[in-house]
Amino acid sequence: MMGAGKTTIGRALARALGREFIDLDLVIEARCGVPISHIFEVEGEEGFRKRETAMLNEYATQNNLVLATGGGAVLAPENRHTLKKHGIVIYLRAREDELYRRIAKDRHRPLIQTQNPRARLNELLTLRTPLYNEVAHLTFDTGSMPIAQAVQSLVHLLQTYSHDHCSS
Ligand SMILES: Nc1ncnc2c1ncn2[C@@H]1O[C@H](COP(=O)(O)OP(=O)(O)OP(=O)(O)O)[C@@H](O)[C@H]1O
Ligand SMILES: O=C(O)C1=C[C@@H](O)[C@@H](O)[C@H](O)C1
Ligand SMILES: [Mg+2]
Repeated sequence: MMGAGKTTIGRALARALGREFIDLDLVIEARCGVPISHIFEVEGEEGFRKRETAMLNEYATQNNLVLATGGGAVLAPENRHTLKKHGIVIYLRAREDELYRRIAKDRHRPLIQTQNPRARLNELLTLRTPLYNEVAHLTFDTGSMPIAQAVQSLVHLLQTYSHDHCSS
């Protein structure tokens, strides 16, 4: 979900694993040359989602990446299938009040630029939580732990998962 730490923790996790980090939101902004909020203004959410799916398809099959998606990438069944098929998907979970505290003042998240962002966040979480659960191979509660500690735990979680599920 927005504010769960995909960009922050994802980048630090990639560094710890010695892998390249790709953040789909940043890739879309770099390719389009405008912020995501601008894409929402011009093309609506639908236009943004098409770009998101195209970028996910481009990067999901690459090896040795830590890939951070946007918070809404799970909405399309096609994307959920792609993520599950090609990756080890980590659902970074945080409580609603913690998410709100992190993102409330950020004007770069178009979906919460409403009269009542807290209610909007609640709506989005209600809709998406089952989808995050559906697509996740692993779930990790970020709580309020420092980023470095979260990364250490995730490295351990991934090692255990790979040992149990991956043949090579
Ligand atoms: N575990 C954490 N503890 C405290 N603050 C955090 C934690 N994870 C992220 N943050 C802070 O919360 C804010 C949002 O984090 P970040 O941008 O990484 O979220 P995101 O999941 O990438 O969101 P989006 O879907 O909007 O891209 C940042 O200011 C970041 O520093
Ligand atoms: O949760 C969402 O739907 C979004 C989250 C961000 O990462 C961006 O992908 C965009 O602002 C939409
Ligand atoms: Mg992000």
